[in-house]
Amino acid sequence: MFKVLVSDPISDQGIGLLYEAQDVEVEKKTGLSEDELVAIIGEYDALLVRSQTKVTERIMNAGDRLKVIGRAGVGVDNIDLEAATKRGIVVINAPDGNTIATCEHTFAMMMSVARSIPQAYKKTVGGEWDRKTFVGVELRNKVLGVIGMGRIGSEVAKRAKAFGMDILGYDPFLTEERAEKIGVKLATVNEIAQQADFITVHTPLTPETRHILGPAQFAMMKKGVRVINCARGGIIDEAALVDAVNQGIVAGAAFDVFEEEPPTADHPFLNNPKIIVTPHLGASTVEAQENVAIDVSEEVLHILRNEPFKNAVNMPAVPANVLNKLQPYFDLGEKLGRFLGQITEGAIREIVINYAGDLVDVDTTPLTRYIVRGVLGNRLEGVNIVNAMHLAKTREVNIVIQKATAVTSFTNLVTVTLKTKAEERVAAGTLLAGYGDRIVQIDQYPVDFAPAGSMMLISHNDKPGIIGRVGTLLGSNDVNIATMQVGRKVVGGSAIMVLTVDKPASQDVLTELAKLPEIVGVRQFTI
Ligand SMILES: NC(=O)c1ccc[n+]([C@@H]2O[C@H](COP(=O)([O-])OP(=O)(O)OC[C@H]3O[C@@H](n4cnc5c(N)ncnc54)[C@H](O)[C@@H]3O)[C@@H](O)[C@H]2O)c1
Ligand SMILES: O=C(O)[C@H](O)COP(=O)(O)O
Repeated sequence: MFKVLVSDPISDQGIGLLYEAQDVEVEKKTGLSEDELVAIIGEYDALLVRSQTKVTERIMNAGDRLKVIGRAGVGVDNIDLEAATKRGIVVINAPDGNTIATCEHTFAMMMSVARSIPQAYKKTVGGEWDRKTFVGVELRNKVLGVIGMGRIGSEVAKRAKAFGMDILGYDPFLTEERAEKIGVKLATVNEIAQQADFITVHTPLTPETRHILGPAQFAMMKKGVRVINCARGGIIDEAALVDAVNQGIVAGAAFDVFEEEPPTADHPFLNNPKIIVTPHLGASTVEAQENVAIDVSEEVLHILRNEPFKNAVNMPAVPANVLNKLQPYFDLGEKLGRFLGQITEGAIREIVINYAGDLVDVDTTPLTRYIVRGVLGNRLEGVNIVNAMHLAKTREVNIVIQKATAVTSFTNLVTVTLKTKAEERVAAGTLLAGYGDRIVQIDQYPVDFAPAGSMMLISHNDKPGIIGRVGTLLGSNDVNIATMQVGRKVVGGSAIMVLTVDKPASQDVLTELAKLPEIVGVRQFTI
């Protein structure tokens, strides 16, 4: 049974999938401190959060069973991603579910700041009928500058067009073609600062976007500009904004997010009549909360059940077409890695992976992760596809990827070479339609067997009677041979034998086997 802890207010309807799952038990405990979370996290396989819970390295280190952290929303700045990757915890988010809610909130803020709605409301309910103070401005024919043209920024731009606004957009990843398609003119941050009547930011908070609007940009803005931040506190320099408001450059600002949340009571935004604020409500609609909770629950279930998933934040995304092509090979790749990892001794220095046939034209990075997990999994605790590459790097295992140009007799072939100081071992595998995973080469020997269960690899000299002697010894020790494959390069030369046995042989039996005439080496392994 998987245990899931929900530590922030997340839509119950949205996580219905988790409540309904037979293999999942959900517990809701919100408002916990770091210490409280550290004390209980060891019981859970998954943690679901929004932005309130700060998921620190300390919490993850205490999460012995923790496999996945699901963020029901976009921003993951409350989760220590590096620590999660190191521990092999998958972090997933729900990037699409709250786009429209946040876009609409941005518009609500833009209209509010254009017409001073919160200020007018306050006066009116206070008994004043003030029709002179609050003369607003129209959006029509105004220039809107959008910094960050991703999901939310693009939706904001679309709606702004319907209001008759001209839009300038800045985003280092926005192509001219796409900008033209959504009716946005490309501009730099400074051009936006100089020309816009309204400026809204929709980037993540990164070292590059921190204070992207600071004193220098406010100094070049048009008098009467209005500024909105429904993305992340810190993208706009708060102190510089207050100065610009006080100098009469900025006529109004609307902030949903703060550098520190919640802001302290003496925060300068909270008593400035030209600055309106909401408490990080961008994503707070019934629909958005349901959407993000559904998305995140689906992914959490996939991860807990070891099924393919899409939205991992601490792993590169795999396009569906690539995933569809590669997925059938994941098992084969991991088995090849596991096999080599068990038959090789000493510290691994290099893993060389050669992809041939159908695999030459695909981005095989995800498959590489499975192979590396297979190799390292025998030697290290807690290796998974999230941390496999990281662990290989920290242990100075060099990973070399090759794509074969030579024609092979297989439609697809994965060849893995494991190098230690003392030896170099090779295994190649293929996926055969109707036959599944097959290992077709070990070192220089052609073989053909399905890697599964308890197995033995015996190196010997190709002499008559060996197979019989091995069979007799195993049989007399109650070890039944299920399958046997023999591979040799030349008659009478060195050879190998691969056996599948119904149960593993004891160490004594392995020692006896190694002593048989013409036997060179015996390795037992499990796939
Ligand atoms: N207020 C809320 O409740 C709320 C809700 C949802 C999202 N958000 C925040 O809104 C922001 C945008 O979310 P999204 O879903 O549109 O994300 P997104 O990833 O779709 O878009 C972000 C865009 O920012 C661009 N970008 C990155 N660095 C940049 C830079 N230096 N200059 C300009 N552009 C840059 C990216 O290229 C991308 O197109 C995020 O910070 C997210 O956390 C806030
Ligand atoms: O990044 C997000 O998705 C938003 O900031 C929403 O955060 P919330 O889930 O805490 O409302």
